[in-house]
Amino acid sequence: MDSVAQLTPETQQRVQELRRLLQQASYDYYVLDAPTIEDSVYDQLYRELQTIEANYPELITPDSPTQRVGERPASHFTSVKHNIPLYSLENAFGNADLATWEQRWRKVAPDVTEFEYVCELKIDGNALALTYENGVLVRGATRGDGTTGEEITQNVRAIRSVPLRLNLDNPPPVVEVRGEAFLSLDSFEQINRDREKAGESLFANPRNAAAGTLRQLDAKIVAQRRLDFFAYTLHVPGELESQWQALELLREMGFRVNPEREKCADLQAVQDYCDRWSVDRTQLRYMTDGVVIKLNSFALQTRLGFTQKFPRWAIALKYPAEEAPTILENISVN
Ligand SMILES: NC(=O)c1cnc(OC2CCCC2)nc1N
Repeated sequence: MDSVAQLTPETQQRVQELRRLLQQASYDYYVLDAPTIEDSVYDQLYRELQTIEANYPELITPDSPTQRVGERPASHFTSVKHNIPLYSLENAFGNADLATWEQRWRKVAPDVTEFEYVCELKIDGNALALTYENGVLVRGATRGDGTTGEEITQNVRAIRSVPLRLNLDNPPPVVEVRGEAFLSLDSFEQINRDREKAGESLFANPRNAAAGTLRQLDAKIVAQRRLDFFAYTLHVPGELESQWQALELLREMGFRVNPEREKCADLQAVQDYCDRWSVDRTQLRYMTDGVVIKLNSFALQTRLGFTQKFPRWAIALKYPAEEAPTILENISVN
């Protein structure tokens, strides 16, 4: 289609500059939680980019900030097979279960004397599988049964803390990322206030509200509800050596990675971490339902492998469920 005016190099340069400015501002705001420009400035730059792209549609790229929210609602979701399955976690309900787990994996690798754990808060949301090709987000899918999920790419693109392009100079052909889509307590409260005003039923908790949002056929509704995302698994070709390194690389790529993660030298340190966060989590602005404990070394993870159902190298310490309503009760709904 002929554009109204001839596309000049200056216009092309301005588009690149606008994209860079808007992507950096969005990263600072949604991933670092540290805004760097005023909303009014962001909106002005965004409108300028929209105008140029409207005049020169050939300039539009899938990772342009203007392409986050699809215009047309989807009619349905298709099923997709995950390139790499999403594993379930064995549950532990106390220190005795953790000690049993350690004894079990050490029986499989009795010669291993040097090891360390990584503890990650267990975000109480919905697991997502993200696929990036040459650094660009090409697919987002729900966990489903771990092997097959629903393709919800349009909705995942509307999660502003999910990068549309990885912050890598030479991105590999395929990168698989797993993480948890969740709603902050503030977003959850706002959604229920809006629903109450509209006379709609309220969501029982942030996890249900996030699940309901991810199943929306209209990505514009997803964008309004401010879903968030913590990444916790990275599959990338090459020599990643540990979970800790994977989390650092996920951060460099542009993802939010939960800041409360810690390396633990032994099970005592793991138990201390779990005890501390069973109390401190009530002060967080997002719901957690436990701690995920992983052996840090990927070589050891590979060696330990999986039982019929679970990885041998990870376990979830679950906090007693009844505490969740207490935390929600702390929220002022009015
Ligand atoms: N909800 C979470 O925060 C969470 C879930 N899962 C995992 O790890 C997967 C990958 C290896 C076994 C399960 N880590 C987490 N932090």
